[in-house]
Amino acid sequence: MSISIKSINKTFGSYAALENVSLEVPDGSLTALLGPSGSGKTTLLRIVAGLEFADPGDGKIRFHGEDVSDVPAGKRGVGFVFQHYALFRHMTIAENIAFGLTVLPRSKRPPKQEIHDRVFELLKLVKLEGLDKRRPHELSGGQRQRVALARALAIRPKVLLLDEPFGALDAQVRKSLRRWLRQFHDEIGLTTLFVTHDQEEALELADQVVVMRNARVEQVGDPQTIYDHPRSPFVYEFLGNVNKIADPLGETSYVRPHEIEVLFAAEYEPTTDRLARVQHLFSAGPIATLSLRLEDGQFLDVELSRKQLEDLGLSTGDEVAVRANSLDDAKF
Ligand SMILES: Nc1ncnc2c1ncn2[C@@H]1O[C@H](COP(=O)(O)OP(=O)(O)OP(=O)(O)O)[C@@H](O)[C@H]1O
Repeated sequence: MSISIKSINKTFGSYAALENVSLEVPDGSLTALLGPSGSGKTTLLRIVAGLEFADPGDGKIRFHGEDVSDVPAGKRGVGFVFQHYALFRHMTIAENIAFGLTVLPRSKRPPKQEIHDRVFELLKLVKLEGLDKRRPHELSGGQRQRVALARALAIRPKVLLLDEPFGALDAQVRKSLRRWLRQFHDEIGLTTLFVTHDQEEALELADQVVVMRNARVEQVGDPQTIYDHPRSPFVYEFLGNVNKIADPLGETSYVRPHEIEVLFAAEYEPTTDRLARVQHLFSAGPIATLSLRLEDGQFLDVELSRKQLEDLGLSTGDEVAVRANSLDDAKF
């Protein structure tokens, strides 16, 4: 089910949380809403969910072409998982997953056996078989979020909305759940909108990344495009891992550490290169990281393969020439 968001505005008092936001979420995609705190991601997700309504006007939310702008949350057929979407502590895992079905009005509620079968099917899907009788406190944080996901899926939602679902977990668990979620999404193919402020998470997980800033959409694209061709300095800096370098005329360029070529000082070409000195080098993994100091005192991070580093035979204090090989033709 595709989601179409058209010209949405949302103000809280005099504060504009969303300004003329439009976005297409393709059917079956995993789309990440990425942006700093306060940029409007959660507000947008809540409006898609029907938990919040856009300001009156031309704004529309459509699911598969159908206008759902005025449809309340319970009737939109959406599943949610939030960062702190606490499970019911007094219920077993199975009861938690079944919850959304057991509270349906009698006329819509499936028979007991069907609910039971659905719960066990979901436990299998989120790889938590055998834990049905446990209570939430007997599970790890990562397992609890998978239960929350199973609970969201119990009602067979048409779209899945995730608001920083791994935000409260530690880095290692986060990373493994992220991979798991990607695989899971590929298996079930449910249109998913995912809020995160973690650029790595968005780039690794999503088919489509939507960068938000100050209540607006700043850029939309697949992860590779967003990373290789950031549309603005904001996107460049927000994605991180970039050198911001001022040239002698005061113009700023952005160059990523792996886009810099390091040459022997003897190969220095005044038209394209700058001279620098090795301040620090770190080469514990397959990629060596060098911190270089340009002649004007600016620092530059550079990434090289271990092989390149060995070929250059560099040590701290050596002088080198550096050349930008950025995709956007950034010059120093
Ligand atoms: N119910 C509300 N009343 C007043 N202001 C609100 C309300 N909800 C959100 N806001 C404001 O709207 C702005 C956008 O909030 P939102 O939660 O959408 O941002 P976010 O990008 O999800 O941030 P975070 O990553 O911190 O969750 C914020 O400045 C927030 O303070």
